[in-house]
Amino acid sequence: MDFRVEGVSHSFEGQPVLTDITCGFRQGELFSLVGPSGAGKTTLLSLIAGLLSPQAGTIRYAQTPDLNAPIILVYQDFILFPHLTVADNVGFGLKARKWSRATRRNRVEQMLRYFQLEDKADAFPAQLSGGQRQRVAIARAMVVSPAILLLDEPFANLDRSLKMETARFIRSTQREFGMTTVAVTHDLEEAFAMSDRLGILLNGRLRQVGPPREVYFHPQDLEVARFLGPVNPLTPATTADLLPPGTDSPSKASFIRPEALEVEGDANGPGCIRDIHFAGHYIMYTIDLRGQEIIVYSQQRVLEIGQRVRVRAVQA
Ligand SMILES: Nc1ncnc2c1ncn2[C@@H]1O[C@H](COP(=O)(O)OP(=O)(O)OP(=O)(O)O)[C@@H](O)[C@H]1O
Repeated sequence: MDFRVEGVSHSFEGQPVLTDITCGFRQGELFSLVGPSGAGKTTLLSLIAGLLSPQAGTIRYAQTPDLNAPIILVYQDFILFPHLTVADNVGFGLKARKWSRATRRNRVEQMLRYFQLEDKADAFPAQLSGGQRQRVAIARAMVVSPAILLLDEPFANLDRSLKMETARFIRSTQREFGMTTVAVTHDLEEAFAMSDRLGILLNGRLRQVGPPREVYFHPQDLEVARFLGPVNPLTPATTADLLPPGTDSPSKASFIRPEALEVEGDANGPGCIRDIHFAGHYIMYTIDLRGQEIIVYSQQRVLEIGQRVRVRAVQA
């Protein structure tokens, strides 16, 4: 269901943790809340879940959450019942809702199939891998068709490849089930890859909300830009070099991303390559452009340290 956080503020022991948060959350979207450690992400999730009451402001749900339209919060630790099998862990919420044994079994089987856990139905949590345990925890949350699903650090404790797999999995199940989902994550790459929208929380304030590409390429200020990835600040002098004549700065924040620039050798160019760093799928060039350091991510392999170059913004 959709819901709206309006003017919400919260403090712990007199210390403000969230200040005047206002944001609408849409039915069926996957919204990732990102921000540095201590920014207040978990606190906002706890407020949405109803575990905390806001000290100021309100949270308005399209309908009152109840047993049939619950808000489910899955913590990063994914605590499963160790003495219950996978099937019983997944079916736990249905038993609590007094579903009959037969309908429960059908629904659990369906979930296990969907989560590719059929062959683990009789296993106990200790016999599963970290990724499988995580899938059980998410299946256990989704089986009751939550109106709002809240995920706190769904990728914590997973290695890189499992993170990608889990992100794709969360995305496809969330779409399939049409569930409004809010995920808190430290992992920006995953958040960009799987979200409909991102909310950037810095120091307890929701600084920007928007689709991944929009917030990445058009952050509202340099602080948001820096949190989301490396940036080159634009000065009047470098703007003239980098952008076609007559163009305004590409963002309100007067900066440009390293991958939004391209570099080419030019004996009369205004730049000089100072450093080259091979980063696998791209090469990072550090360029002195009229005294200002500019970073460019490029696929070009032929440039050398000391070479004169020209740097330009890539047409988006
Ligand atoms: N129950 C509490 N009592 C006192 N202070 C708290 C409590 N819960 C959170 N805090 C403080 O509120 C601030 C925000 O915490 P929160 O857990 O919401 O941040 P976060 O963005 O989720 O951080 P992380 O990414 O590290 O989990 C922190 O300074 C934290 O120490």
